[in-house]
Amino acid sequence: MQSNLNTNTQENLDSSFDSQDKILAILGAGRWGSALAGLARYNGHQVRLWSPSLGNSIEDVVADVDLVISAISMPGVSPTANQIKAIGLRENIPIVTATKGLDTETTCTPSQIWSACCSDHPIVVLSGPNLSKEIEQELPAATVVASLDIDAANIVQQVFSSKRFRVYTSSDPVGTELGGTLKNVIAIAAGVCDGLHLGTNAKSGLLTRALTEIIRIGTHLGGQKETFFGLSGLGDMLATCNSNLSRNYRVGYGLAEGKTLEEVIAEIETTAEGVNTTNVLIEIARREQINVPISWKVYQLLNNQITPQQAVEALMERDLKPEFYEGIIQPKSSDTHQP
Ligand SMILES: NC(=O)c1ccc[n+]([C@@H]2O[C@H](COP(=O)([O-])OP(=O)(O)OC[C@H]3O[C@@H](n4cnc5c(N)ncnc54)[C@H](O)[C@@H]3O)[C@@H](O)[C@H]2O)c1
Ligand SMILES: O=P(O)(O)OC[C@H](O)CO
Repeated sequence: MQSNLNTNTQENLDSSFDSQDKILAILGAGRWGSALAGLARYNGHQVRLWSPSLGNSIEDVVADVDLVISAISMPGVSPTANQIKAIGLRENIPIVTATKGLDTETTCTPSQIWSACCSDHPIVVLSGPNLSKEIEQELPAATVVASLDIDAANIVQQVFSSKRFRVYTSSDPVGTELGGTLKNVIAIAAGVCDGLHLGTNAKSGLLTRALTEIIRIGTHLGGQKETFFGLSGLGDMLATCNSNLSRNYRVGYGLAEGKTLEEVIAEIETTAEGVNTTNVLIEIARREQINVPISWKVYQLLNNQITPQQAVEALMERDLKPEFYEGIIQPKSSDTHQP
């Protein structure tokens, strides 16, 4: 395994990945776990998939692996991390988390849960504009692997990098994770915007102000500002807010068409994390007094408190202010609380 990627060309990178020297356990065999398995196998690695629906033993799957990757949807993260804690892993092997959500009970991010359960292992966040269907179609994509342990991030970069998947490293796991998580809330808003046919000006205004909102929350929670302008922030927001391959976007679009949340979720079948994330985000915003006007309207919409049209009107009629301001303005109760 090469240790310094910066000196590698793409050709020698590709050839270094021919070796079948890594055994990976991928926890979660849904859309994303399966797509990640495909990327790892493409690089010659052995992959063992686990999920409750496969009915196999998690203990057998993680035995003696070189890397554990979690692509479990949010409700399963805490129970699975606790199972892994009880089983124990080979010393020092990295754990990669690719889940984009927030824990309902604790409001923690997936990497915070994995860190608490497996504190002896380096935790690496993998996040970026990665719609699984496009990756399965072998279309090119880029992502970020972020860790406080940069050696671990380098290992994960090498494991997944190929001519069809370009992997960057980062030392900001919290910012990388929050970009991918918070944009799901905005993808619901973007789906509403397109479902109501509000036009290109409205969508551009929405996404630009949403990025400001993501940065406000994300930096408050410990992420670095520049991370939110990167692949895992702006990059993932662009992918998710502009594609009907995104399930979160489809939630918003369906609501704008007059469907109920239950109907939309039933149509999507797989995970749309943004619904739960919105509820947890509003809990955090209330607790921390963070101004989140767009997320607040998404919350009200998901909780049947307003219609899509009322959400648009309310956002347009808010108090006037400068585009940029320093720090956090004390939120009005109407932006984070039930008016
Ligand atoms: N699909 C994508 O394009 C994509 C891309 C990047 C990140 N993600 C993120 O990856 C995560 C999974 O998404 P997905 O698309 O694979 O969803 P999915 O619904 O297709 O699969 C979810 C997986 O989690 C497992 N799971 C659910 N509850 C569990 C529990 N209580 N215990 C153990 N396992 C449980 C399921 O068995 C399944 O294997 C989400 O957080 C999503 O935001 C998805
Ligand atoms: O289908 P979504 O909305 O969960 O989006 C999937 C990924 O997060 C895109 O990067």
